[in-house]
Amino acid sequence: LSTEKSSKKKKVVAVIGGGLVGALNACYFSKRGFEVEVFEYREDIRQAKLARGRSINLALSVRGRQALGKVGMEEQIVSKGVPMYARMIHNLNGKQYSLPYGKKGQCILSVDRSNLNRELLSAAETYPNTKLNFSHKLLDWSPDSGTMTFLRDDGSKREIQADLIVGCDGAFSTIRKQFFRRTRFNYNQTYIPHGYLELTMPPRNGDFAMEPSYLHIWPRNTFMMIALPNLDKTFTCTLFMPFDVFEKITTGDEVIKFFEENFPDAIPLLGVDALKRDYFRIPAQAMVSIKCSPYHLGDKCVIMGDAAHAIVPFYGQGMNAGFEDCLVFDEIMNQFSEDFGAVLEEYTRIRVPDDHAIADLAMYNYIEMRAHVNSRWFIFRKYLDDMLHFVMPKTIVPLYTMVTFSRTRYHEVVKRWHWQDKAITNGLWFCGIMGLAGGSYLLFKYPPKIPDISVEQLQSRIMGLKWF
Ligand SMILES: Cc1cc2nc3c(=O)[nH]c(=O)nc-3n(C[C@H](O)[C@H](O)[C@H](O)COP(=O)(O)OP(=O)(O)OC[C@H]3O[C@@H](n4cnc5c(N)ncnc54)[C@H](O)[C@@H]3O)c2cc1C
Ligand SMILES: COc1ccc2c(c1)CN(c1nc(C(=O)N(C)c3cc(Cl)c(F)cc3C(=O)O)c(Cl)s1)C2
Repeated sequence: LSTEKSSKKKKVVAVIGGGLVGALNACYFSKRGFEVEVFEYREDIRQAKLARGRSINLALSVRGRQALGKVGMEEQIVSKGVPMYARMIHNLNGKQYSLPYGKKGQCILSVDRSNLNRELLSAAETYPNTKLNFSHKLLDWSPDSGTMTFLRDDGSKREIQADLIVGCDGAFSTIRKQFFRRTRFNYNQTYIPHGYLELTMPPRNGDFAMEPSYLHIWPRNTFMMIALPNLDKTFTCTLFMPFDVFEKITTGDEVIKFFEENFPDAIPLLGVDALKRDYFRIPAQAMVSIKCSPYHLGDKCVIMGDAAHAIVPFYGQGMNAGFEDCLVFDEIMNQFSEDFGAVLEEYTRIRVPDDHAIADLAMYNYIEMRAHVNSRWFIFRKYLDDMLHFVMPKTIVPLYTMVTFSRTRYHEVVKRWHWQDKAITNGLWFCGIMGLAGGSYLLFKYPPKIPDISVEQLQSRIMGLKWF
């Protein structure tokens, strides 16, 4: 009798989108031994001889690092990141204040977006069961048949089937479009009135133009600029402003005038001519916040990263949350022994509250910073948070610490933050009332010596101002 080995053919997983989350997800599924096909609209960015133009960078923190670690990529990526141990707040008068992120050694990393994407794609490609298909644009797909239709750069079309479709095709996801046909699919999106523009701050005398191990911030209420360092000793500055302000600045001189009023210390570092040129190179980009649920369709399709939750960048968490999506999904795959129906349902149940929470936190921080965060307020709040944390380390943990330096589930961070806020407010009320009670008790117990003079004498002294 031939003992035919039941050749259990591994299932095919199609990852749509070869961006940061898609490339990392490909590593996760490949590591599990699935047949993985990645379909990316753009050409292979590792081949494109992009002139080493501006490098766009991102803040990588604990959640993203742990997700990279699970597929053995953490060290490789961290080694090419620039550590930022503190914020450097730039005052309007040019004074700078540094605010550490935490205990000694605690830092976030500034990583180059394109390099990160390239390294993750190459890591996915090292798995023999993984194929990367570039210049493949997903036109549409059918939830009934699971068939996906791709347009290739020679204009030809290609139909593909898979056992699992993982939509990592970003904020304007094509995969997500089919979710709208499903009953009870919830979706909302908000464009904020601010846009962003990236400027490059070149090295000065061959070295960083500012202190490199910091996330530099110029908080100016409705405006804000931040700068993250790059390995090539440049800084990528991101300017956040309302679109109607961007639209009012139409000439180089108006740019300089605006910077003289709001970011005077940055002008010599950016360079007047470079600033006038770079400012108009590309128009300000929009920022959108997208929340939706569920994240899956049956046992066939799941969306992750910006395709599931595009968030405003005011916590530096979008990529970190997307990377954490991959990690959480992988943990659930273990729990449910890769039974896609059970895994996808559990993934939505677990992950939707967390990704919605970080979307809300990022939007809250945007509104707070736009409303009343200038340098003084920013510094005061951080000192208050850190002082309370020092006094009651187990009770009060700063919000940014829970978001950026822990893997506390985002929705639990929000719950804890509300609880802490109530505790601090009650605590301040308690101190106030105790102070009042204590004061009145002391006044009662040790009444101040009132000179025994008549009312008339007192009046004449007040009138005559004879205070001796
Ligand atoms: C100004 C700014 C600053 C930010 N700073 C930070 C930060 O400091 N830290 C942080 O963690 N996050 C940050 N983010 C968020 C971060 O950039 C995103 O969360 C992250 O890029 C999401 O990755 P993704 O792979 O889900 O989506 P994307 O990076 O958008 O990748 C989607 C991929 O899918 C491809 N694609 C799209 N449609 C199709 C299609 N139809 N067919 C085939 N392929 C398709 C695209 O070409 C792309 O490669 C920032 C965002 C902005 C805007
Ligand atoms: C590349 O483009 C971008 C754009 C925005 C960000 C980043 C990279 C990285 N970002 C980080 N934000 C935090 C944070 O928790 N908070 C509350 C902050 C929020 C703002 Cl808006 C800020 F300016 C400083 C802090 C701060 O605390 O330093 C980190 Cl921690 S990292 C925001």
